[in-house]
Amino acid sequence: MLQFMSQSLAPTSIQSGLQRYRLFAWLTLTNLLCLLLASSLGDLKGLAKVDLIDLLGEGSSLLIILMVLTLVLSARPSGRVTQLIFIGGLLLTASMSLDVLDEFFAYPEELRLMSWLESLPMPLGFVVIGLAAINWFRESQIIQRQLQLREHHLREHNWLDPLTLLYTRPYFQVALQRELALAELQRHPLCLVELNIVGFARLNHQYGAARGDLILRELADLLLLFSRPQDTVCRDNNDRFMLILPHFNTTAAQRWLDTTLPHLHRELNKSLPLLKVQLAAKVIPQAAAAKLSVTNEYCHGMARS
Ligand SMILES: Nc1nc2c(ncn2[C@@H]2O[C@H](COP(=O)(O)OP(=O)(O)OP(=O)(O)O)[C@@H](O)[C@H]2O)c(=O)[nH]1
Repeated sequence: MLQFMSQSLAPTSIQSGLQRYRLFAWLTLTNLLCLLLASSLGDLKGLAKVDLIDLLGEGSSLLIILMVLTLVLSARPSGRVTQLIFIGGLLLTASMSLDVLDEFFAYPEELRLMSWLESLPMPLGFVVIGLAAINWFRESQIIQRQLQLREHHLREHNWLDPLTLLYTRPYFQVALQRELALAELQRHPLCLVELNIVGFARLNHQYGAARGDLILRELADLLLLFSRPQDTVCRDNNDRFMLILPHFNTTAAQRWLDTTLPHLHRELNKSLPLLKVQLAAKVIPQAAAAKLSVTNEYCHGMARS
């Protein structure tokens, strides 16, 4: 479960950054459009005509809704529910922004457009947010069920490595069989990547087991960071890690490895200078992965290059 959580956390923080940026851009654009519309279709009222109580009520409601939207959308991963909240929020904001602006601008009596624009987006926004709430409720029920299932599995089996919090070899075996079956059913490719630390025994001996543990933990975190949410990252044995990469054929997996390996080296040696950690890695094609799963050769260490 911890791996599941950390796998979803790394991309989420990037996503929420992008989401916040996108939200700010859209909110600014919506409010600017409202201002442009109000100023081009209406006449500026004198300050004396501004109803301060109305302005206070409408202005603070707009600010509160903006704050709530920013908080909710920053905390959520991207997806259908987030998109609905986003659209509903924009509609509410447009209505409320025009409501605030009509304290400053007077529109001609015959112009119905502004009153429609003020009134219509609001109920529409509430409907969309209502839909988001229904989907959110369903989503949280599914997540709850998934978490209970995972917790049950993790309590039942020895599937988590206590040092790195990655999945262990027994889980790797189960996951590999499942992923191979899925790949066959959905006719998509799959590859494995095997990765180990060169001369780990020497590093352990030279710098001590505590430093060795630190290298393993750092590497595990980096592998989670550089893998996709659908990948399975396991610590197979000692200093050997296995990754199951669905939807990657050998070329794609090799390309991923070629770009990721320099990053892993750089990040590892940045956080653990002096140790000069070197990694060795290779791609295991689908056919060989299937053999590993069927014959269980891997469990006996025969898959080593
Ligand atoms: N610090 C630490 N060391 C471990 C742990 N588990 C295994 N080891 C050590 O990892 C080392 C693995 O040795 P080898 O399999 O020979 O690996 P290596 O030295 O990298 O050899 P090559 O893979 O051939 O480069 C052994 O010295 C183990 O004691 C662990 O959890 N923490």
